[in-house]
Amino acid sequence: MERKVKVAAVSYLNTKPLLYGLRNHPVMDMMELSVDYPARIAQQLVDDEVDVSLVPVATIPRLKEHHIITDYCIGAEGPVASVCLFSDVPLTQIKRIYLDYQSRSSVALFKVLLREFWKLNVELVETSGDYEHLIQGTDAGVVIGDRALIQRHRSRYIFDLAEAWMRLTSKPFVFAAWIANKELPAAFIAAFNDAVGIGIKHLPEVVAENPFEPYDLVTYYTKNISFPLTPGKRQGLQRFLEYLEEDKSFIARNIPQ
Ligand SMILES: C=C(O[C@@H]1C=C(C(=O)O)C=C[C@H]1O)C(=O)O
Repeated sequence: MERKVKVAAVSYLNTKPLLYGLRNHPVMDMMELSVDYPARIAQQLVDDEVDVSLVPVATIPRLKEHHIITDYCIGAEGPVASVCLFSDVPLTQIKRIYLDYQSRSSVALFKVLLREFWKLNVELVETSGDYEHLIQGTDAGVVIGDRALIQRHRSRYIFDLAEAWMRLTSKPFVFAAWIANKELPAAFIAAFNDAVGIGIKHLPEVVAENPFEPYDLVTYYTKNISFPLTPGKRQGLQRFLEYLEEDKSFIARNIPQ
């Protein structure tokens, strides 16, 4: 490839360890990096505005071609802490649920869990801007990322989606993975894989660089988010894609084209 590889990453704290090693790494000479929230970078990859994204895995069915190019992901093997249903009332008293406009994977996961695990009949409401203030009384909300870590201090009931997924399937969950929408040079892939792995071995430095009061980032990076894309996580991902496949109308209904 003559031109630089365009790479888009998630702008949340959960991605900082994956970006840490890119700085001062030779791979930076081969690429351009941009960051945004997950739903935006998903659209950029579908529209071919970028070549690689840390893309929500729920976007895979919308890509003509996809290649998972690294050994790292945003995953969880237990409670993830930052992808939750937040509520003032117990599950059975919830009437309406606001869905996070920044998310693709977690909203799709939530719909799977509503159907297969919680079996609730509630009104779902799409959002397009700030909505956390609407989470009160019998109105609940799915919130992801840094905003979820803040919302943990505001809501009485917290239902962790990764934990629920593990109860349903006994498999880990993958929220996002580094995915290319075309073949990329092997030299770039090798260098990029090396660079994104560096931060996982330097978590204390990553935490020191990102002061954050609402939640302990050491816990977040070591006990909640799980970065290695293991065979177990690939199985969990496969299982999730099968659930999405079962609900064929999922894409048409839930993802604006
Ligand atoms: C665990 C998280 O994973 C994220 C959830 C995503 C989604 O719901 O589409 C996409 C990317 C990840 O950053 C989180 O943001 O809290």
